[in-house]
Amino acid sequence: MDIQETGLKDCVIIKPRVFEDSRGYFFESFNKKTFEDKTGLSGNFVQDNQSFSSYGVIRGLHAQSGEFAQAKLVRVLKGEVLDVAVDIRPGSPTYGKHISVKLSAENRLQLYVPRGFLHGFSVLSETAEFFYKCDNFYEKSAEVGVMYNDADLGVDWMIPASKAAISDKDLVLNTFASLK
Ligand SMILES: Cc1cn([C@H]2C[C@H](O)[C@@H](COP(=O)(O)OP(=O)(O)O[C@H]3O[C@@H](C)C(=O)[C@@H](O)[C@H]3O)O2)c(=O)[nH]c1=O
Repeated sequence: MDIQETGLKDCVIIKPRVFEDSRGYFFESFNKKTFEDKTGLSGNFVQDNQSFSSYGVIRGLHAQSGEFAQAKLVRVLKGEVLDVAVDIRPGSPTYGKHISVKLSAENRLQLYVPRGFLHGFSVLSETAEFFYKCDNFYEKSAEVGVMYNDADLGVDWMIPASKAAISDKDLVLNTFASLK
């Protein structure tokens, strides 16, 4: 697998090595030893999540706080999304900065979203199945979030406003400024 830096420390793009033959393809979608050796990060994932969404859905921006913080290794099983990670680690030189990367079933890219980041994605294809590993369990009481369209963050979700589909929960998230 190849590792590509994003400019945000510890937030990396992973390109798996794919073996193709007459039957189709094979790749290791996660190998703890290879992951840890190549990235220098911990691969102690304890929960897998999967979601299905239609075009225009924007999920995020989400995180869990304190001892419940989660790192996520995210990828797309079907379709294409624009995946977004925002550094909200106190004292980080890139605090408030975000990266976005297109993840698809076709490019098979994965994004490692470190603990202390907000995470979200928008669906660019007709539908998308999204899969991610988490290194800490879901804890409802620790959920925190920032509005997807926060002006200070300035994320371009590549979805026209008239087509954006947001959950009721995500329409009442905080501003980025209120996190400080
Ligand atoms: C995230 C999560 C949700 N749930 C439940 C709570 C709720 O009833 C239902 C749907 O939850 P949500 O609306 O929060 O799902 P969703 O908006 O897809 O939330 C996810 O968004 C992406 C961007 C992330 O980064 C994830 O960490 C997570 O926050 O599933 C769990 O049981 N376990 C979980 O780990």
